[in-house]
Amino acid sequence: MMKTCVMGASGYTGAELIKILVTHPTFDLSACFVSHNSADAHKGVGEVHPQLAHIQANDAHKNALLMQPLADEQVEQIGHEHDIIFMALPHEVSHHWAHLLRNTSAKIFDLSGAFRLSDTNTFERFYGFKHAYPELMQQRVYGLAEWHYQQIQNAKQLIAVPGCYPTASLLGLKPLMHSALLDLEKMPIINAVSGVSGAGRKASMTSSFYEVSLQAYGVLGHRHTPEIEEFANSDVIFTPHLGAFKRGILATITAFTSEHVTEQDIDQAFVDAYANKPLVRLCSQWPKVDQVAHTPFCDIHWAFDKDKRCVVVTSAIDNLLKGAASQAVQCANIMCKLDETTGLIHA
Ligand SMILES: NC(=O)C1=CN([C@@H]2O[C@H](COP(=O)(O)OP(=O)(O)OC[C@H]3O[C@@H](n4cnc5c(N)ncnc54)[C@H](OP(=O)(O)O)[C@@H]3O)[C@@H](O)[C@H]2O)C=CC1
Ligand SMILES: CC(=O)N[C@@H](CCC(=O)OP(=O)(O)O)C(=O)O
Repeated sequence: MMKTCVMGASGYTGAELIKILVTHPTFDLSACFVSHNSADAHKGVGEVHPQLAHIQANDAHKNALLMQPLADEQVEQIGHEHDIIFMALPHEVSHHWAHLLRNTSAKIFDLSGAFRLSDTNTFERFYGFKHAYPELMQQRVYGLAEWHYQQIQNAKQLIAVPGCYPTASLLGLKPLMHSALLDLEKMPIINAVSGVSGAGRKASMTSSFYEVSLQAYGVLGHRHTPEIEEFANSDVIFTPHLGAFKRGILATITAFTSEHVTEQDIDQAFVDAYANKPLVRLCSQWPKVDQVAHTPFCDIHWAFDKDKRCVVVTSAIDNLLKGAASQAVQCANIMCKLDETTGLIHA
């Protein structure tokens, strides 16, 4: 068993991590942490996340399911005491705590955006604070599990788990890029709709029940644009939307193919990319968010108009799972040489 903890355990992705880890056969959840002045400090997991109230700590880990406050000074020690750390924290906190953990042997899975973008100038422009740890950025591996399997296996310590929109967008776009089927004179266009849990647990006016409808936001300036562009190797036009539902992302990608590309080429690109990837399902019809909500899967379907040389792909994920917590555990499974679906699929 590998001693495992969750930092940011009172948040939405923290709850999903806890739910996965309590039944994981190899990762032994031994502690849940919140900020040192958290309103949830010292509460039990069932009090903070009532849907997890049935989960009981075993005798060996009496405090495993209590929200323990954690301050900067204790972080390195926690790193020495754990094999695996999931950080479900705000970007600034992950940025600092990953640095505090750098001399420990813990494997770190960061769900925030702190280590996703290689270019620290781009990072600063989109995240609004300076990146102080370029050396950590250099050794981190971007955890798009289906595409970076080898790099994740060989990672030194830190995995930057992709954002939710980039996961849905890249899984839909990369097969076409990888098979060199696109005419990149015309930028791929990605329109994506997310449920409100994408904004996290902290209440805000924009995610309030009465306010949410269906609306574009972050137009031509969302921080996931440079992330998608870096890992797709292409400029894109990305427009996120907030929808009036709890969980899930549906990304619709419109792209243009090179001359002479056939429907068979496109089908083959998706089959080649995902034939041995159990958490991506190629569907025979357009996926709905509800079919992936509460699951670790990405469901994909596409159509091609040969005359217009236009391909439309839709990709659906649960933002809290494949877009965050389950992809983090998938990366941890890969890095620990386990089957990548360990603890994620229950018949
Ligand atoms: N929601 C989503 O769909 C996705 C989120 N992400 C990323 O994952 C991370 C977590 O997201 P999410 O779970 O939604 O966020 P939440 O807002 O729901 O939870 C944030 C967690 O971080 C803790 N926290 C806040 N401030 C501090 C601090 N100063 N020190 C230590 N802990 C702190 C909070 O604990 P407390 O306030 O109790 O101290 C809480 O447990 C974020 O970086 C987010 O961008 C990535 C992909 C998808
Ligand atoms: C609906 C909503 O608000 N979604 C979030 C993205 C959540 C996500 O993927 O998070 P990070 O990249 O921050 O890790 C947003 O647009 O900021």
